[in-house]
Amino acid sequence: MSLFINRDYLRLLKLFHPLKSSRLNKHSSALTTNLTKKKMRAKLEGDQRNDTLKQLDTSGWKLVDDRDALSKTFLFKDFNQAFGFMTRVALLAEKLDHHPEWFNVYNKVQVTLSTHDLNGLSTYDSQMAQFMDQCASGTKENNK
Ligand SMILES: C[C@H](O)[C@H](O)[C@H]1CNC2=NC(N)=NC(=O)C2=N1
Repeated sequence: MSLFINRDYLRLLKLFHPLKSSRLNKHSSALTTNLTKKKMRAKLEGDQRNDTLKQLDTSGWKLVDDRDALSKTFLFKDFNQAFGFMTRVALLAEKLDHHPEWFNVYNKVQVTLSTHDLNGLSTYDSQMAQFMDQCASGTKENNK
């Protein structure tokens, strides 16, 4: 038991020792990247907002009734296609630290996009919406 604790303790020391591990550096550089990214995220306002919403409306993104958010329902051939779509989107969501609200049943994915921190729509939501359209465009049911 005590051998186990010692080994664990050593492993932890190794993991977080600044000179022996690049993990802390990686962590801090991820934080810096996040901060930089946060700066590139801007609330959609004025002409930029109108133009963006007009463009997204043509591919089926609609403002929701009760809050400042966009939604769209994607239909796929089957669950495999739907989940593949969600997986690709999830990778971008993690990269941007910007996550969709979504609901999946079999071949259907209902998406709502909004920027919670800003209580409204931001450039990240339009970026995410465009990316989702691209991801879904190769599939039979969403081939706009
Ligand atoms: C702490 C974390 O960075 C924030 O909560 C992120 C996570 N993902 C997010 N996703 C969305 N859609 N909006 C946000 O404001 C948001 N903020």
